[in-house]
Amino acid sequence: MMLTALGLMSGTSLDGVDVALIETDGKQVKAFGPSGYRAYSPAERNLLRQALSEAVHLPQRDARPGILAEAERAVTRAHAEAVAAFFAQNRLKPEDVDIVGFHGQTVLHRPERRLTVQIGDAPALAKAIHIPVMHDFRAADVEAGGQGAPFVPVYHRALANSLDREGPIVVVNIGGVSNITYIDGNDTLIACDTGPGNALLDDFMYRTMNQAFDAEGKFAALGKADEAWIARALELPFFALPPPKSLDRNDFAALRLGDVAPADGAATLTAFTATAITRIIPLLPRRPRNWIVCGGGARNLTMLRMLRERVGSATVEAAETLGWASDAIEAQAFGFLAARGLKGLPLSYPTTTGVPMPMTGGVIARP
Ligand SMILES: Nc1ncnc2c1ncn2[C@@H]1O[C@H](COP(=O)(O)OP(=O)(O)OP(=O)(O)O)[C@@H](O)[C@H]1O
Ligand SMILES: CC(=O)N[C@H]1[C@@H]2OC[C@@H](O2)[C@@H](O)[C@@H]1O[C@H](C)C(=O)O
Repeated sequence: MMLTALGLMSGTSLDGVDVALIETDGKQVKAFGPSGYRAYSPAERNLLRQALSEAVHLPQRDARPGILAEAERAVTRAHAEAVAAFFAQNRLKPEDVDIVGFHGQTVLHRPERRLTVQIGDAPALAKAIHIPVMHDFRAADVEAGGQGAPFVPVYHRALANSLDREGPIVVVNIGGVSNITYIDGNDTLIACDTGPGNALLDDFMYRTMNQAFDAEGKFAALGKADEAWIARALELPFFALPPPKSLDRNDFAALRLGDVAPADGAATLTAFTATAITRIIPLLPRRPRNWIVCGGGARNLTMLRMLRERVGSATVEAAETLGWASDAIEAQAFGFLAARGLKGLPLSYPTTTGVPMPMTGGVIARP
């Protein structure tokens, strides 16, 4: 049975809420609907940054001490507003949507403690938008001993199935953190986080230039990367681990560049992300032939150039050039995952999160 699923994603970049509609049976995508975006205000972004700092002390996934309760209300409100605006723009009614996939905002990810925390009040959202809301996608996986991330690989596989490309294909998502999905034929699906995405660069641009990000990578293009610094950073044990593996947004936040010219710092952090992504190549079964880049980092032309320089003869394409709605992919993925969850299909596998067996998940809140 085909479902109309609305996916809602608030990623680790803390930039805003992505909204996307798809028609799917949880295996294939029958049609892509419109997508939308509701940016967080500077005040909301600050609140989320504080929530992330306070969340490091959280003992369990449903605790909301201190500022976390306020941040959760803000996340829920922002999502309700995002849906209302999306419905108004696209002349949709609640009856047009069967299920909503609501990721929430990750504030802490510690799979080794069997803990991953996404804030956002699904029952309140379901009541506000009058549609059943699926949430808590990562919880069952982490409880069973999985990494709880990444979860987009099953959706990347569905997208890649309709591509005419020789494998192995790698889909790279460069968000706050970067993750890859390795697809080789019908049987091989391997995934993991690879290291930083844009978060370190965004934080650096904010501190040094008072800008939210390096638009199109123009600033990094003016600088020179410090390869010795990158080589040292890549000695951290995470990078030598084989997949599956996952990260918290702030796992590399303690890395400091020292006293550098801002453009050189931006170049170094951009090259760090690109090099960390390609550091996964020797840990994969075969060398990828096609790299497809999505997420906000695909708009960073310096990042794309640096990736191309590091993958040898393989191709590197921005997902947008294949007709994929790059910015909407994660939101679409959580709509797709909601449809899979409703049907009891696996959301994660031993090769994508390290969970002991293929695992379904998601919890439904009804209006
Ligand atoms: N025009 C642009 N030029 C360069 N970088 C951009 C541009 N637009 C967005 N970005 C980068 O992409 C980031 C947002 O990416 P995205 O929306 O994929 O992240 P996310 O979904 O929050 O993260 P995650 O996938 O880790 O959950 C921004 O913070 C910025 O660094
Ligand atoms: C715990 C968490 O929210 N992780 C995010 C984060 O952002 C990118 C990367 O780290 C990925 O593992 C994941 O998001 C995507 C949507 C995923 O689960 O596939």
